[in-house]
Amino acid sequence: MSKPESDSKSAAAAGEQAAVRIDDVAVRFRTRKRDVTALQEVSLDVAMGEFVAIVGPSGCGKSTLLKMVAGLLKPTTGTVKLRGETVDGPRHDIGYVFQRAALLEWRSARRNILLQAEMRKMPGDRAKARTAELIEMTGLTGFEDALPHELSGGMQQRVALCRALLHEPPVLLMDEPFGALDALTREQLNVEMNRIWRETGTTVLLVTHSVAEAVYLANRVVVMSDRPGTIREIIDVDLPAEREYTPTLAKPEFASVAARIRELLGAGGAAD
Ligand SMILES: Nc1ncnc2c1ncn2[C@@H]1O[C@H](COP(=O)(O)OP(=O)(O)OP(=O)(O)O)[C@@H](O)[C@H]1O
Repeated sequence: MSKPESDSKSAAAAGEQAAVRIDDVAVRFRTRKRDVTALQEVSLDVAMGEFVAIVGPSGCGKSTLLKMVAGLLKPTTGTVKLRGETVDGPRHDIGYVFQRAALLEWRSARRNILLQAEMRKMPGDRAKARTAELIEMTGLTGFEDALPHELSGGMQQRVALCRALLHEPPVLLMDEPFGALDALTREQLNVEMNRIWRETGTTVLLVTHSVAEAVYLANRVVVMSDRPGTIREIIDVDLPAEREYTPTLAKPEFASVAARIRELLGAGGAAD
């Protein structure tokens, strides 16, 4: 079940190009008041189409890791590659979903999704067709013209997800995307996320505080240490890609992976 950091399943070992390759990265923030080492000696290969969840104590550098992959932040040392290309500035071939949907209040659900197309100057016909597809895929049919305040929190996150997927990014970064939702809506979105990941074939890096969410969704779970964030262990989740919610949670493999993660995180770790 458990694997050390240099994982035998890595894309490098298989001779394939990794979707994401993080090689011996450290990130240090220097402010006037203090120096913070957010990440240290972090190496991780994510294969194309893989779903990797990242869990770890608060402040251990999980968001920093995603920002680095997106090219929003440069590592102090080490390198990050996306599909073989060194990341040295903001990347356009990713999708990013945050904890808060951050929708434009004056635009309908559809027009919030289309914002992505406008920013990227995507051809109108393609953008409209893709928007319609995503609205159906995420169960937003009938709410296309609703304004954000007319949508529930779960629906707003679905809109944010559609916006992140509009340009068919090969890599989707998700930073606590379901953290602000109630437990039932979160479960429902987890089920939808599993289906969307299978249907789109996109590579996903998900930061979450929920052990259950991580194990239910991921092929591998990266468990990080307290700051400075290092990778403590990478755990394989040997469950089929298609996962019914309740039966999956009842499986012995689910329980043993979740228990190992909780053990690594210790008492002060993830919330559930
Ligand atoms: N721009 C910045 N300038 C200075 N310090 C920063 C900056 N960004 C992050 N940090 C620091 O780096 C560390 C890691 O932050 P990060 O947000 O990546 O943690 P996290 O694991 O995502 O936390 P949480 O789970 O609470 O969201 C923290 O100590 C934080 O204060």
